[in-house]
Amino acid sequence: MSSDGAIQGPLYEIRGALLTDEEQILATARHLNTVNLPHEREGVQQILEHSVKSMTGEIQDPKRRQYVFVLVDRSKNQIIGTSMVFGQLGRKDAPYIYLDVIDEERYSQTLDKHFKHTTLNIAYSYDGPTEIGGLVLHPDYRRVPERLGTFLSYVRFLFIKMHRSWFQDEVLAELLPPLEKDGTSHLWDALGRHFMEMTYAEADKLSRKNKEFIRSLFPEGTIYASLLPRAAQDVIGKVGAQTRGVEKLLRRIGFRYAERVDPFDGGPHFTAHTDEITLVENSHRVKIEGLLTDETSEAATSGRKRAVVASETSAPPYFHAMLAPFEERSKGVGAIGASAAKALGIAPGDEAWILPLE
Ligand SMILES: CC(C)(COP(=O)(O)OP(=O)(O)OC[C@H]1O[C@@H](n2cnc3c(N)ncnc32)[C@H](O)[C@@H]1OP(=O)(O)O)[C@@H](O)C(=O)NCCC(=O)NCCSC(=O)CCC(=O)O
Repeated sequence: MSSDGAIQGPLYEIRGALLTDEEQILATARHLNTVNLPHEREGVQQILEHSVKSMTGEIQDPKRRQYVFVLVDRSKNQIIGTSMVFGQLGRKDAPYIYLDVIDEERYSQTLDKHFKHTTLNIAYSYDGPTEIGGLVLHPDYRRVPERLGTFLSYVRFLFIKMHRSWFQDEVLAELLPPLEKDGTSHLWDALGRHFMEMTYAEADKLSRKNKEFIRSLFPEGTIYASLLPRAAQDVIGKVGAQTRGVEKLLRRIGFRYAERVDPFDGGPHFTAHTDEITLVENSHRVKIEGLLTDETSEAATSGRKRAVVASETSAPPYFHAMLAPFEERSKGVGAIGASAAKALGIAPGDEAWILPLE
């Protein structure tokens, strides 16, 4: 802060989450409440402990690490969003579980009848992909000109590139399907509920800690979706209204629907090969040879791009990123906005990680 109380540098910052963020992250989780980011104090505490131990390297196996990033409105010192990366989803002690969605065609020559059925088969992976998840922005900050949802989502691909060897060759995102206002899942009511005798919320909560009951109780073999009520069929592989922006962002950078869905609610799984994700390809180290003024006049900004600029520290919060003007002057050499550079502790002559944005 300056002496008049105004903040120095960009208004928004993404940093590694800290244990002291518990209260604010709990308030943010109210707007998501998923397996990855539950609206529940104990769950948030565990997630934060895990993230800090991952950032410090106290958890030695990169596959077991999970990182939480928080977006901060620096003028209020308030957390307004989160996003996460999980080193690996699906290990021997906790498989990645999904339903394979396969179209099956049947035809009878005798009757000249042709049917296309959707079939579901439960599947388990014990050596699964890296997962991105827990993406949520406070409703007051959605669809603002700074495109904060994009910033929060995309910063993870810069982080993955910075530490490429820690991550798998495939990245997975589990998207949320349409749910009723009270949280009811039509697929759960038509399918899972009959085999587990619990509510969707109870099953979801239990699956955070323990996946054994799914393997033991969920039906094996082919399930014909045609046998389910229409409302249940209609949510299989569909993206819910509030998650459409995520789908758009992911498709744009190379993710595709993997014909796999969540066994409880039918939410679609999107995947991409890590090195083919455009943002992973485009993130790179740049030697900073100059600083740009933060003027916004057209003359000052022509030829400039916006970029996510990141720096890391051995002290908390370990990782910082900001949006800043960026000019690449020659390969691997460029200039970034002066105020962001100052706030990130980057000086001319230093190297910084950059993800140029369109
Ligand atoms: C997903 C976000 C964070 C996106 O935030 P914003 O909309 O502010 O982001 P943005 O940068 O302004 O916009 C990104 C692009 O998405 C478009 N867009 C945004 N909302 C949309 C909607 N409802 N329907 C259609 N398009 C939409 C914008 O126009 C923009 O497109 P252009 O670029 O073309 O202009 C937010 O909507 C949110 O918090 N949603 C509720 C929580 C949620 O469903 N989270 C995902 C859970 S699933 C999960 O976490 C796994 C996936 C993951 O981690 O990435």
